[in-house]
Amino acid sequence: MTYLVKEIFYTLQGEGSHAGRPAVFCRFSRCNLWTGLEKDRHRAICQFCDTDFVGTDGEGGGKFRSPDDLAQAVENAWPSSSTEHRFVVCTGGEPLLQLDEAAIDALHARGFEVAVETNGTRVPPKGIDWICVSPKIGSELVVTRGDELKLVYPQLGGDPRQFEHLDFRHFRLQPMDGSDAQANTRATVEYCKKNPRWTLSLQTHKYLGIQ
Ligand SMILES: C[S@@+](CC[C@H](N)C(=O)[O-])C[C@H]1O[C@@H](n2cnc3c(N)ncnc32)[C@H](O)[C@@H]1O
Ligand SMILES: Nc1nc2[nH]cc(C(=O)O)c2c(=O)[nH]1
Ligand code: SF4
Ligand SMILES: [Mg+2]
Repeated sequence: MTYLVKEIFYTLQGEGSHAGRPAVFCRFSRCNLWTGLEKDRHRAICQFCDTDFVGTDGEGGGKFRSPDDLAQAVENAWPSSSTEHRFVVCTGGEPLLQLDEAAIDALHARGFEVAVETNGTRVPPKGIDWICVSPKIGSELVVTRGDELKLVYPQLGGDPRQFEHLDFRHFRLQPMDGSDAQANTRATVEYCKKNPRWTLSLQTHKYLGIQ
């Protein structure tokens, strides 16, 4: 198995329950809901994506020919002095197109807790320590349990109530970034205040100006 990875970098988790936690981000190339090319955005299933996941040319990116090569690259991005609290967030693109049990085992062997950010359209491999599902309206959600459900809000046809019966520990709403970001943030705050089952997830890295 060769893993195609856009970029690997060390930062703070910006979103959700682990916001503020130091983490290596492993951004896998490719997604099943958009090609990643601007010319295709208007006809993609997921049209609001804020991420470049095309190719393997980002910082620390590349083609990793084995699970151990991938885990070594993740370890290289972690500060060398520290073997504790190691945390990797596998994202993308859609990480579950590539992340398999062998890669998770190799990351565990190097002491990493493994989190995943997924659109929930692919069955996850065994062994993931933290799974955050972010459903996309117009796609089929197959991951109906996990640690965190993080819905980008608002989405056309995306009434949050349709997800409340699912088996997640945390339900979060994240304002959709883009041209209406300010209005979306206000609407998200209002929704959480009226529906306290839902709590706000901000993309704090964008406010901080970090990666
Ligand atoms: C780029 S996605 C990659 C992981 C996976 N494909 C997914 O969609 O969950 C990472 C996170 O960013 C969120 N996201 C993407 N575009 C966004 C936007 N314009 N505003 C707010 N959140 C966004 C996604 O919903 C997801 O929670
Ligand atoms: N700092 C930081 N936190 C994040 N949380 C989820 C991200 C993602 O793109 O999946 C992300 C990201 O790109 N940067
Ligand atoms: S599913 Fe995730 S990576 Fe794919 S286009 Fe949507 S937000 Fe971007
Ligand atoms: Mg991001």
